[in-house]
Amino acid sequence: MQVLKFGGSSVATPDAIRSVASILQAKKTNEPLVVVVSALGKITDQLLQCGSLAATGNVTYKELIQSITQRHLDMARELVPVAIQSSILSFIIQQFNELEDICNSVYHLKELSDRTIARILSFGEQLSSHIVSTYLNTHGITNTWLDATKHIVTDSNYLKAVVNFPATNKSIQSVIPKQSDGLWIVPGFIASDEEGRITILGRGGSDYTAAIFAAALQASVLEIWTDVSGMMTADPREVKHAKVISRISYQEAMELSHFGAKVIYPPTLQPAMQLNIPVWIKNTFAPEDHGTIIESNIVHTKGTICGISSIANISLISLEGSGMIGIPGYSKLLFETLASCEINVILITQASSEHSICVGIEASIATKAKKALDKAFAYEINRGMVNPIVVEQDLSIIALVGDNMKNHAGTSGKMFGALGRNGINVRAISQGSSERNISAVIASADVKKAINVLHEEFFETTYKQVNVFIIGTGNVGSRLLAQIKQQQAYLQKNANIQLRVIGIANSRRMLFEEHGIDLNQLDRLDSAEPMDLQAFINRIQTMNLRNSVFVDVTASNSVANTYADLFLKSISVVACNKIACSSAYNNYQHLKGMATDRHTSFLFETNVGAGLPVIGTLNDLLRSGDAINEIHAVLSGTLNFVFNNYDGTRSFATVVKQAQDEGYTEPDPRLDLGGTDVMRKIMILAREAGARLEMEQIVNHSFMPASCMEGSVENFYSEMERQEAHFKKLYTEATANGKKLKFVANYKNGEAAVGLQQIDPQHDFYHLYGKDNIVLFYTNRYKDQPMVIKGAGAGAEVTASGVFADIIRAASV
Ligand SMILES: NC(=O)C1=CN([C@@H]2O[C@H](COP(=O)(O)OP(=O)(O)OC[C@H]3O[C@@H](n4cnc5c(N)ncnc54)[C@H](OP(=O)(O)O)[C@@H]3O)[C@@H](O)[C@H]2O)C=CC1
Ligand SMILES: N[C@@H](CC=O)C(=O)O
Repeated sequence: MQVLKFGGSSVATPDAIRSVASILQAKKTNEPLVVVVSALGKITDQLLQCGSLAATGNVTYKELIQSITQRHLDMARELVPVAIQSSILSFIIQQFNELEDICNSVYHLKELSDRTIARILSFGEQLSSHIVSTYLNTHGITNTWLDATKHIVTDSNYLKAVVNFPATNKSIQSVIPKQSDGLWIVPGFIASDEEGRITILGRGGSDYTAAIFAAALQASVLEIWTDVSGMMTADPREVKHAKVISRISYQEAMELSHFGAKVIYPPTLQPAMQLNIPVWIKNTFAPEDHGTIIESNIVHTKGTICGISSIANISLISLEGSGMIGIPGYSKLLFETLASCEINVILITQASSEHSICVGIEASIATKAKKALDKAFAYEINRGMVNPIVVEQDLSIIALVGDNMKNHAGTSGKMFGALGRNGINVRAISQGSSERNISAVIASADVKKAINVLHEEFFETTYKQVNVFIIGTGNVGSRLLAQIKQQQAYLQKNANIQLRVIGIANSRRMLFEEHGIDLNQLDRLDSAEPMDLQAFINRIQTMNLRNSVFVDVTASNSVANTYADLFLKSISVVACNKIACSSAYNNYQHLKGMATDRHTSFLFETNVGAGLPVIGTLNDLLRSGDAINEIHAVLSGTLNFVFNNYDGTRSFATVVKQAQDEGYTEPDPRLDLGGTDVMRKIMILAREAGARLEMEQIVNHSFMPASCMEGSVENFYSEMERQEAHFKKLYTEATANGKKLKFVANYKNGEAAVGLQQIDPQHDFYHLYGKDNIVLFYTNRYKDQPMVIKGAGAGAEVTASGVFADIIRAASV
């Protein structure tokens, strides 16, 4: 014996009903089959609307009945051969005449009782089951239509009738023999009381009908045919990569369904559950898909959770006050008051301090709840024992569900860690001792992000999505975009990272694409909307995408000033712009602290040595317990290039211009030549090593004539030409001494200095070519021989690759 139920979408159109027929044909079983059908999709709501319109004196119920009639007639005409249509057509017309008579009475009396509603709603299943039965009979699938109202016996609670199981089981067993190969078509949702008055079985009613038949006949399986391929790990409208759960326990199915997975309404499956009859969710439109089997004793081999679910439109009601501590009765009064107002409590939390109790309820009844509770606690409120009830709005509940969470440490840690890293604030938490569900109340605006973050954390075996926003498309920024474009597919395949560039801007334009900008079409930026920095930041925040990373590839002060706002929303920042880290010490510390507090990343490896692993190495030394005692370094790629290439044959200004053209200088090259860039770098290293250093404290032995540093960049170049003798002298003197010129940065005992030095051939800095940098760390462990980091220290390609590495680091947290 098998029982199958086809929901409204499975019988909504002629094609859907043809699919039902194919499914039944493919069954080819010798067992008896009971097929329960719902009303044609959306008909139940329309029937209810007919009743409501009539009851409120709105005569348009007649037009609605007309259109519902037409839909059923059209359906029958398309499915049943013309020659034998007349009987089903006259049945439909007769049924709708009866419906119209009932609605006319409602219209005249302006009265719509529960009994009448049940009667009106019953037409939906009566009609659909007759159409399906007739269609099958006329297409070689012989069946018997069975009137559920004659066999499911209930009390007289018309809209949510309670089944009399002994009477119902007996009646069903008497009409459907266990040993047969018959097929019965049964209308779902409807029953009748002992006086034969129509009743309906409430929410999920057709599932309930099917479960009642399955239990009465001790079916081997109950199949629920619907329009999705089973219960999913998350709502597929929210999570693109949600997967079908192939097996799930009754309890897990209950938890998931309660939290919004509307595939089935498990309480209605209770009769089947009690007899351990497996419930199989199948897709009428993709019958080859496996679907979901709900049964007992499921052993999940993978993962601790089976699904993530949510409920929207929640309000949190808080009862709080020092007068509650240790006094029994507060929660009793709270829950009694809510119950007396028929307010359903969805979630409850109470801290062990007993200082507050917090309940989650449907938002639409929050005002009613507050009014009732303020009244119930008026005495305590007036005496200051508790505060007036606080209602928080615009909230939702998200929940992890899974039998395996039991006895499995770390699930909640993983859950809240992932939410925290994405700046999702948790307002209340609840976990029952069954440990099958961990629920968290969060802002509704964060739900999509939260579900995706959790899905990635617990299920995503394919990839983690990282959403990048880049400001700066110049020398370094353009190379970064080219590297990302080249590497996107590789990252997805080999590192499970789907790196999407969602926003790009320069000082003129900004471009956004929520599903990722096509990096082959970067010229779209030229015609995109005008750049507005605040609007750019607002967009990142309101998009509220998971794993967002902001990348600053400018040298702009105003861009650096936005980091704090980004950290507030737990958005990671990657910067090659040195301004933030070389700003006032308090600001640098504040930003780092914010990033830590918000569990987000603030990465700026390229601030020193471009793509060289200087800051990372320094931090590794510190983390492993070492201490930095001295730093000696050549930190300017530009100056190293200039002094490596200048020998007096070309003017000093020409060599500097070459460094700028090759992309080694700052956007403003005076920062390099004047030593500011090196001061920033040694200060950043000193700060990372623990020193509280400011720019003003660093001694700069500048070699530049003051006149070069006055006025514009143009003036800088022309003045360097005029001062050529000065540069030549520096070169000649060093060469005469058998030495090379290097612009060196030193840090020791909390003091730092930068300046040009003549380096002799034995020195570590002597053999430093091109635009290379070198850093020597003298530490407690590296006392005599320093830790040395050396290599290309400037240039767009290497800097971009350092920024890229930071993005991946931020993404991998
Ligand atoms: N070159 C190197 O070797 C290294 C560079 N860096 C750092 O990289 C950063 C970028 O350098 P580089 O690419 O050479 O500089 P560029 O001048 O080539 O590019 C700067 C980019 O920033 C944009 N920009 C400037 N101000 C703003 C603003 N307020 N709002 C939006 N966009 C802005 C510019 O826009 P627009 O195009 O409209 O002008 C341009 O696209 C600098 O901070 C530098 O210190 C760090 C390590 C090494
Ligand atoms: N202008 C800088 C680039 C890296 O920070 C340099 O020349 O080193």
